[in-house]
Amino acid sequence: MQFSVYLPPQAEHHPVPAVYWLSGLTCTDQNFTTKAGAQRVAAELGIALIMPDTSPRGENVADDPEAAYDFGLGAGFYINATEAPWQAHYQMYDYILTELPDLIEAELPVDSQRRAISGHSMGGHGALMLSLRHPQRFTSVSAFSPIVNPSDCPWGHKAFSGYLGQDVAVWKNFDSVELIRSGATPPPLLVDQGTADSFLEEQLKTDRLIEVCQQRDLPVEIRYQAGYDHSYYFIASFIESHLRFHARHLGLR
Ligand SMILES: N[C@@H](CCC(=O)N[C@@H](CS)C(=O)NCC(=O)O)C(=O)O
Repeated sequence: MQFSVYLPPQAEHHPVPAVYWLSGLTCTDQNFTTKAGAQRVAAELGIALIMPDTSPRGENVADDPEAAYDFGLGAGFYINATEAPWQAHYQMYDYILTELPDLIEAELPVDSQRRAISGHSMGGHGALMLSLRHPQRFTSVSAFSPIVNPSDCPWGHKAFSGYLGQDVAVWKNFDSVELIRSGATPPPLLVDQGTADSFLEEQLKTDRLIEVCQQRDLPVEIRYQAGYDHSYYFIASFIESHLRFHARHLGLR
């Protein structure tokens, strides 16, 4: 597995906290690294940025027979597959939650007690879902344009049925809206969603997250940003505000 790390100057003197960034469909570790422009603020705040890939890669790793962009390579959905042939390598949940942090924290000056998580689209789903299932592991969570209800949208339906099988009750364990509905409580949470995002209505369904958080009276911040689309231009426009949000909860500012 390939991943990218940005270490701020402060890491030369002491271990620094980290924000894990989970990317969306078709991405590698490079999209956020090269397009988001997050390093300037991470340097100011003293935050390490950890950018994993979006699926396993390499020889003998299964891909969609038609190489579809929304399943298989580049589309691991941050879950552990249970169905053949995917389960042999598609174990992204364990990779993000423990395997990668264990490696990072053993090899680099990164604080094992202070982690935050963020992501975009499929990666927004990953960040929200992992933080809801393991709120003690993340001081805060944020997302851009997340897939909030994957068990009830075409991208999620395809991925979950392929990786997890047909039992919808199993899917709900990895679905942020369903997790909140069942009583899971996230760490401090910030979401930005563009109103001109072409995937909003069919795939992302942000209103469902707002509704379920309101029903639970959860103190979350979910912002619609007028006129913004699904692209990295949107992420570049608001990443500073997300990093400052995480910095507050990481005890930096
Ligand atoms: N290729 C797909 C969309 C894929 C897509 O928008 N991917 C987003 C994440 S869901 C992304 O970050 N793409 C890479 C980039 O913009 O750098 C399509 O044409 O419908």
